[in-house]
Amino acid sequence: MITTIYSIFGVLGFLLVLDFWFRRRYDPKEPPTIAPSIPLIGHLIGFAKYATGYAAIISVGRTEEIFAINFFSFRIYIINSRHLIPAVQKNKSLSFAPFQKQFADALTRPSKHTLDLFDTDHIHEITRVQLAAWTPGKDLDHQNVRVADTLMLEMEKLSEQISMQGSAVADFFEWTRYTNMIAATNGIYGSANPMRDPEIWGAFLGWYPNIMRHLSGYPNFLLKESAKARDKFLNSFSQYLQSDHSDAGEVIFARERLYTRDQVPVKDMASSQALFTVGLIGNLSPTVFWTVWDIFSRPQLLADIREELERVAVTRHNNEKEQIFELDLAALKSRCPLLLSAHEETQRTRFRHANVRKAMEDTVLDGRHWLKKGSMIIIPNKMIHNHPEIWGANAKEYNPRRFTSEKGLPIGRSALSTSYAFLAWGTAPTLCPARQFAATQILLFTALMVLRFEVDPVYGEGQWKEPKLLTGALAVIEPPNEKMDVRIRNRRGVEGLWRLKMGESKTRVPIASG
Ligand code: HEM
Repeated sequence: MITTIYSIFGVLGFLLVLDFWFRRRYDPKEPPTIAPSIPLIGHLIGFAKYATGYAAIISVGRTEEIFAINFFSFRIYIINSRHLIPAVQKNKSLSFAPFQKQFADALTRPSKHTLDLFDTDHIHEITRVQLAAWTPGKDLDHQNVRVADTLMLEMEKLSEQISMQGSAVADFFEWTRYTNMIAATNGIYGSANPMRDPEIWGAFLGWYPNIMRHLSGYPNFLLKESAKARDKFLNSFSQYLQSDHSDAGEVIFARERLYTRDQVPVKDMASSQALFTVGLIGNLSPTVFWTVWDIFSRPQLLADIREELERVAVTRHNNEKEQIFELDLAALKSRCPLLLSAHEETQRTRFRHANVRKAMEDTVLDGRHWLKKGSMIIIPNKMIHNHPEIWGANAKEYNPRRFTSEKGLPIGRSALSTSYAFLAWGTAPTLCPARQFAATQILLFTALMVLRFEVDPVYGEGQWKEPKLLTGALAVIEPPNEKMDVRIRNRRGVEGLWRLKMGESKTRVPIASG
């Protein structure tokens, strides 16, 4: 017993000495260093558990504008004042690009030639062509039509199943995640979409939960099964690229043209195209899920959104056989401010993402804070989304009308108190290029659920209880970490044929981040 106590103190003492030694190596000009609660490895444990969400946790109660933490000799600065955000955004020596390279390298092991392209203008060209392919217009419509067709089909299948059985019980998150995954990947990859194959979806799920481990240098022998699943998933995209995929979204072709010009091998090209699925699962699925959850768990809000949708976006016709309900996508995107506001409030209140940048050279931030070359800078967005000076005294509450004006119209970026108040789609210059594509899908899925179905919780003793969350996932919003069975029924009075009025539209979803 005594020996064990001596050993514990011995290890702690050793860690303390090492910790002190590493901290001595920092320049006094740098922001102050915050020591971990467990010497040397405390911050490491925090990041292992919460990923970049740890930055928000450790910032609570701190008054420094910016502070530093270190893992051995590696330095991370955490921005703890909203006033410093524009300085980080504008500073050209603080870059996101090295993380894209690191991400691609750790996850897909591309060739050296492909990796070297990350240090060239290639990476900016990719960003530019993606944005063009996802800007409202013909190319985006082409992708959105397939998303919409898939969603309509999945809803129809659900409705038919319910008609036969009276109701359907499903894990709400799993069902939402699958339905949105298959819709978005059909939209992007076209009819040859590899994700339609249940085996490939299974392989993806065998790899995806381990992504943070692959990224953080976890021992390879512990990740053998995961690596096998990843290879199967990525190989399916090599086959996809080498066979007919002529009805894919423009975003696939635009990237393919650049990869071909820059002589990227097919295997690397395929991996890069496949990685969209990670963004879809990590970002789109929890966002759309919580949007729907936040609405269904508030009966008055649910009724108000139904009223808005039926007044503005749905027309009813009768033919001899049945009622026909037509949902107008352009109206849904631009003339349903309560639906959009409720969704944005979900994003604001539940967002956990932190932006990361690397200091490409020694940098003086805002004329005051000296940052060392090679270190990482983290902006925990949660701090901004909860800030009372930006969002008022009720900043932490969910207020579904927060993003509407007094006249009940959507509020745009210019109506927010600062340009960086709402960070759900990122921070310029790295705003999500797919935001119009994803926002359209979220509004459509939510509208169809709200208009066509009743959903009641079976989990949580029949109450809409907040589930436990999965911390540390590669996701902008934490997904639930428990099974959440719900009973779904067809909504009375809306039985009939549902169809969508698409049209060609330049209509934008007026999202608050612009
Ligand atoms: C609700 C859904 C989504 C949210 C909330 C979201 C959010 C974000 C955020 C916050 C960033 C910036 C990352 C940073 O600066 O740290 C980003 C970047 C990006 N997103 Fe999304 N995203 C969503 C859906 C998607 C989808 C569906 C795709 C693709 C199919 C996608 C593709 C990308 C790409 C390629 C970037 C990198 C941009 C660049 O390199 O400049 N996103 N997204």
